[in-house]
Amino acid sequence: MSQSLQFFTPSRSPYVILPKLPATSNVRFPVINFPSRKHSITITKCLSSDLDATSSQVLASGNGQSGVAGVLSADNVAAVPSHDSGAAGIEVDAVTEAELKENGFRSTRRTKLICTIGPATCGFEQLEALAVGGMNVARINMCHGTREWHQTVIERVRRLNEEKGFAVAIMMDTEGSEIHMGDLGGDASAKAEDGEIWTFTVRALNSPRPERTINVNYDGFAEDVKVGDELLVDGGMVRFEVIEKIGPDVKCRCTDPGLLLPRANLTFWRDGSLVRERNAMLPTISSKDWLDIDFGIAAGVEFIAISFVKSAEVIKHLKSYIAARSRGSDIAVIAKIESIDSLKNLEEIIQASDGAMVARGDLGAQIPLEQVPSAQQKIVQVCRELNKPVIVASQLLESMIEYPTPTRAEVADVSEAVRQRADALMLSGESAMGQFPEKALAVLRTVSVRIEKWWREEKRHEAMELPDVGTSFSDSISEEICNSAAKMANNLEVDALFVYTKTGHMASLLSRCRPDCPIFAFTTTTSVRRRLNLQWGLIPFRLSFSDDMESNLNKTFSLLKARGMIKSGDLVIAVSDMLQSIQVMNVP
Ligand SMILES: Nc1ncnc2c1ncn2[C@@H]1O[C@H](COP(=O)(O)OP(=O)(O)OP(=O)(O)O)[C@@H](O)[C@H]1O
Ligand SMILES: CC(=O)C(=O)O
Ligand SMILES: [K+]
Ligand SMILES: [Mg+2]
Repeated sequence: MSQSLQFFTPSRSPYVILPKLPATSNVRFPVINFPSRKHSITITKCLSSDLDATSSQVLASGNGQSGVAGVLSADNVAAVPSHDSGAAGIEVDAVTEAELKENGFRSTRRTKLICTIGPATCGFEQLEALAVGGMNVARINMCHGTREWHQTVIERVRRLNEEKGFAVAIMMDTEGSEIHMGDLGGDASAKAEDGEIWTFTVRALNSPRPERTINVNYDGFAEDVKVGDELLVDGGMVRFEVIEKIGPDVKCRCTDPGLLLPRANLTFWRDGSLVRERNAMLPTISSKDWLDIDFGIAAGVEFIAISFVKSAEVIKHLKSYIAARSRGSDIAVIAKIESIDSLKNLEEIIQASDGAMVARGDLGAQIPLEQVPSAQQKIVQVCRELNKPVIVASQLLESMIEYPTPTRAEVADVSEAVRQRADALMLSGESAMGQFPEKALAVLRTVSVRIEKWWREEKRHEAMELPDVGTSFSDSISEEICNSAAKMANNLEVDALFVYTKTGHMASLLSRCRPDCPIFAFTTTTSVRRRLNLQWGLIPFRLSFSDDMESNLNKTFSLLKARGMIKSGDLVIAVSDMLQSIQVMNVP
């Protein structure tokens, strides 16, 4: 049994476990995380070079503080069995760990899953059920609810991560300033019947809301529409024809009846095409969005998704804003592709972003529906080429808002997104306000796993030409290493790829290759680990490691073996961004 050492504070609460510390002089103490999630602090430096020294100081930082954590001496260094060190030295998603143990490496899910949190899923138990069901990222949509409500959701997800060992990341999605209806004065929906006359107005409405009257958020609305225009709610779920304008009020006749939902998107069409002149004047990030972004930065969300992106400039602006505001923390900016302008500037926008979302809901309201599938295919491909994670969103399982099983067409749509090897699939109304959020998530999970396995076994993936993305020589080396390692992994049919990466970049380069085996991504910080949770095929672990690959590997093997996640004989390929090399080995 390998020995590890446990360090006690004077109160004798176990502070840190230093695995496999050889009892010789000139010991270099591994930097390792404290086991207790409640007092998560990191040993940053150990001033001892000699274990026999009677008083060696240990410097640690955590919880916003740093300083001397304690003194190593013969009294407070104790030997503990290695399985304890396993529990302490590495952090991995509890659900993934269970999946790995149950199904083995090869059948773990590669496609990541995002759930929009809403009234149906904001409770702690409901969030936990989603995390257990495989939610990798929780999305909060700033179109709805108050900041207090969103804050509560974020806190609950964080608590879940801390207490139950999940790594659920948070994605904040901005409202954007496109034209939409008001919130219906608290009503869940309103029914518009064929031929009824409704009033759309920019006036603030008293409550209760006057019958057949809808507030519109955009002041120029009455000026911009013309009699004869067609008004589409949510891209055509309900249609009206403009019949009269009276000051701020616009009278419309319902031509396609249906349910109006709070804050539904509005577009107007003239002579068969979308009227976009005015939209072009609206800022992508409204003043309310900026306040929401400040809120997101303060709350430490991992992703900010920007609605109705029109150009790369807005993304660059936001990224420099975030960099100035949140020193050190690294919030990823996701461009939502949901407008004609974003399609026109697709490459530039994606290049400037940290990822993209195919936001098919609004996209389908701006381009003909039959063009949405090819747009999706194109966006997924560009993201892959540029090495940016891509999310396919909206109406994947729309019928499951009301019914416990999906339609065959929905299953086919989900499997097409999986076949395209998108990084992530997203639930919207299905999880936010549907009747079967967990069932919907289970459908995404089982369809993903099944389709991934099928396509992998049938070797049905057409090889994709991956252009070089590296801008420096060192980046190019990393890229070549990852491309080669992924190819070797497929040819040698290895059990797993290991990547040791501080920034996560090497992990994303491996993910981009979509190898047949899963990728164990070891990273030193919680925030990088959560961010990697969006990317295809990555199983992110948090682990302290050094520049010495030999010792990193030995440590990882013993920690993972202790947890039953790998076994002797498993074939592994390891790469790292500290030492640019590829190692192939059997787990000892
Ligand atoms: N925080 C929330 N509070 C209340 N309802 C919510 C919330 N989040 C989502 N919903 C409900 O879920 C439905 C669908 O979710 P979501 O808003 O994510 O879809 P979407 O309209 O496609 O997104 P977007 O507005 O970004 O285009 C909404 O119409 C709303 O009824
Ligand atoms: C998700 C989103 O914003 C859309 O589909 O429109
Ligand atoms: K939104
Ligand atoms: Mg949208």
